[in-house]
Amino acid sequence: MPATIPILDLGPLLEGRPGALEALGAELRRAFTEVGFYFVRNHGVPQPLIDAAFDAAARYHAQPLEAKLAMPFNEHNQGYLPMRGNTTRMNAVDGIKKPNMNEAVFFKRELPLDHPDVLAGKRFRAVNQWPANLPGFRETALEYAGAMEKLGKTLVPIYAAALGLPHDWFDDKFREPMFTLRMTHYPQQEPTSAEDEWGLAPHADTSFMTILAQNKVPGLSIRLPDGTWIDAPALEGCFLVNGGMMLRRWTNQLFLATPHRVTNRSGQERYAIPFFMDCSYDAVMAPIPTCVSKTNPARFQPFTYLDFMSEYSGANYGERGRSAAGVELQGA
Ligand SMILES: O=C(O)CCC(=O)C(=O)O
Ligand SMILES: [Fe+2]
Repeated sequence: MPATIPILDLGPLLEGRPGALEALGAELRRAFTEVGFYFVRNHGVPQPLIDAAFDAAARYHAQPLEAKLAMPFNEHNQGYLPMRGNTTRMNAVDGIKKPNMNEAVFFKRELPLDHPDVLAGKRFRAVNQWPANLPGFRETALEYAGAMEKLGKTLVPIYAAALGLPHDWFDDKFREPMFTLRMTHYPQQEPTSAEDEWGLAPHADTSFMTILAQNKVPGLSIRLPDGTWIDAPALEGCFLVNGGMMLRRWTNQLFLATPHRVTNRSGQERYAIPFFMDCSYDAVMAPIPTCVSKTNPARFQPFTYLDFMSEYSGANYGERGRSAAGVELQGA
């Protein structure tokens, strides 16, 4: 159903054609008020780098379990979350009871050990954990994250255009975006497994923007505002982009944070690499002026990434003691 999810062609923008940003802005506004997802094509990210990232994800998850558990998921949302290690609770779309059938590893921006935020122990500003015996893995992951960050920064002015803001309106808020690179492995689920056993249960992301590399193995579906679920098709050469709860809140609920879910009954192993991007650590998200009116007054107090993520993962974190394994972390 490729017609349902709009496709934005970045070619004219990357070539610097006049009017490209306004045209894309109008398309993005429609995408985020009607669907909550869009594809980007002609995005400029080389296919060999995307292939290398998928290869790295498969190599990571093929390691012995002990090697993966040696870099345990921590309070900064970095590290390895084992299979069935989490249940979608905080942003569950329906009552979700079964743990997710995936394993995932999470990385954030690479910070040096002597970075002031690391030394100060700021939450979500810690050093990454890397696998000890996977030559080239770290380099590939960082190169891919760098390409995603560049693409994300290219997309941000389109959001400004879509919202009727000056094109540089977001620039100072995205000077050093927060991001999380997630490499997920969805094992094959038995065709006979329970219908409510999900690879990843229905959820909305937390992020401002999620850029998902196109998967060769299908399994993702999204819930349109009218309640119908449609498959997100694999479009060659495209990324699939969606918005999460922070985008929705910042836009005073103008833009959608569309629920989506994954199931893998394809008979093959499935890997996915979402890149969740947010504004800088210290940027304040106050209701965007063009999204507030007499009929739609501001619906929330200004907040930061830390405020949102602490509120989001804090409750379950406390419940489960030192383990964060009970928290589902889309957009972490
Ligand atoms: O696996 C996918 O295609 C999507 C993954 C996803 O929604 C997430 O990690 O938040
Ligand atoms: Fe998601």
